[in-house]
Amino acid sequence: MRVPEQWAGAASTILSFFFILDMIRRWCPRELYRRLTTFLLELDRYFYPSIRVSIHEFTGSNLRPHEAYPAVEAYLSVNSSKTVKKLKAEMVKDRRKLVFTMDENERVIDEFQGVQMTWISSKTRTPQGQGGPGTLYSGNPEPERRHYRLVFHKRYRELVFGPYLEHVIKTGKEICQRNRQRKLFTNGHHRSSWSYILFDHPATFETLAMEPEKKTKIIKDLLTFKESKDFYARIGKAWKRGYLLYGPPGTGKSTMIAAMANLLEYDIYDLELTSVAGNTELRRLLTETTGKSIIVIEDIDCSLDLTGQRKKVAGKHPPDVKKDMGKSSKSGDKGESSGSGTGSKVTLSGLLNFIDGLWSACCGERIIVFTTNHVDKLDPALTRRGRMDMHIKLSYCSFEAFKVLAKNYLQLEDHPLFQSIRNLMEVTEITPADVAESLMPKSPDQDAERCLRILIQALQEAKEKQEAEEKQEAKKEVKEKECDKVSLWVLLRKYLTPYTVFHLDPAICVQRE
Ligand SMILES: Nc1ncnc2c1ncn2[C@@H]1O[C@H](COP(=O)(O)OP(=O)(O)OP(=O)(O)O)[C@@H](O)[C@H]1O
Ligand SMILES: [Mg+2]
Repeated sequence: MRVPEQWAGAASTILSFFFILDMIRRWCPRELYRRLTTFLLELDRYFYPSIRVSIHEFTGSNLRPHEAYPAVEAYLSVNSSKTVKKLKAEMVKDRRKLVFTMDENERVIDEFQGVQMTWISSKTRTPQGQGGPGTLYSGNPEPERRHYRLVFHKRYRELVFGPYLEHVIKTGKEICQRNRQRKLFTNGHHRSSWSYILFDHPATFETLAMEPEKKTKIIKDLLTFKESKDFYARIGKAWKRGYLLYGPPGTGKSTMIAAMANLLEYDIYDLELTSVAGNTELRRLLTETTGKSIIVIEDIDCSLDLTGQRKKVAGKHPPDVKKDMGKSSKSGDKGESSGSGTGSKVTLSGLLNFIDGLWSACCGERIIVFTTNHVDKLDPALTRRGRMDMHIKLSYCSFEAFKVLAKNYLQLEDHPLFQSIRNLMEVTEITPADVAESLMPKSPDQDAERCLRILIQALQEAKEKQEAEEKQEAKKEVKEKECDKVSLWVLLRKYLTPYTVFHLDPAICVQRE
């Protein structure tokens, strides 16, 4: 028989097969049809005894990234680079290392306890509308979703679902951790979801100007938190910790957040509260964050009119405060009081729930940091321990802090001019930002001594300014006291006779007249 005839024969057999199948489906009694299908499935299992497990990149109705996918990808990357022909290269670890993953429709064989497992990478086209607003990757224009399929013989079911997959995920996560490129997420520019850039800030606790004891205490606290998964589980508390950083502008609050992220190797979620439409959106943004991250709200006192909302309500109807707050947070955004003309409807209660409500425990190992220049303006509910566990004051530059900056900027551990700087610093308030600016060489030929002299000049100017302000303040105080005396005199004149007043204080009478 010739080849075209062979093809024609095969096509007619297939058509007949489908025709018979359709006839059976239509005319066969239901019970018989069910038994037949079961039999066919058994037959299929007998001839093809393999089990298939798919691990998709995204999961759930809102397409959250599947936690296992990157781990599997990382695990397979080790074998792929040895055997697979079509590979994808990706830069990782602060753009210093290339990692290879298998391209679509490639397969790799993995061996575990003498058993061979086959992994296949595939893609599926997404239905229209998926990946739209509301999903974490809504900015991703790719209409396809990737997945890995694991194929193995059914007799290894227990081995695979037990130790093998555990081994894959554990090893994969370790590789991910080693190759991790940290990210800085933001919800700014009125986006309803997070977008990110790679986080590449060089600040560390070593370069942070601060008293050494204070620094050590913060570092210990952070590292203890990182290692305390079991402890938090044991005491029944969500694995998260709040830090409140407060102090004047330019004292290193933002720099410290970068140093924290670098120390712990965490991502940063920089939450712009004024871009969040309401409590519901705030909660959604929270659930879209991942573990090993720092959620930052900078200048919390300026973000929204959250200061004292509780107090105001409490003043009106004290017993209903809690009820009102619960209502506004549970009923979504309806009836929420608006922020300070920002268009955002996030309320204080929404924010409190964000920090330590039930939703806040959604993925563990998270740090929440608030920064402010005016800690006294914040509602005590926001800053109480349990929400903001550690309050860190960042203040004007001390001599110890200056020494760190001198080492960073000028590679100087000591210098004859240090003593004058120390004396000036003891009586002058200058921010680390101002010190850093003075120590920054402005031209290639500007040496360390010149920088120190610029700093001394800046300190002297700051001192003079401070003294002038203090004098002004003292004058104001004297004036206020005089005004008080005059007010007293006016009162006395109103109620007492002029004769009595004369005897009380003639000096005041003269002044007043
Ligand atoms: N403690 C510090 N250690 C090292 N550098 C510092 C420190 N404080 C400030 N600087 C320097 O000053 C610059 C401004 O600091 P930073 O942005 O961290 O201040 P901030 O406290 O966040 O100010 P703001 O309240 O205005 O946001 C930084 O880029 C850094 O170079
Ligand atoms: Mg800042």
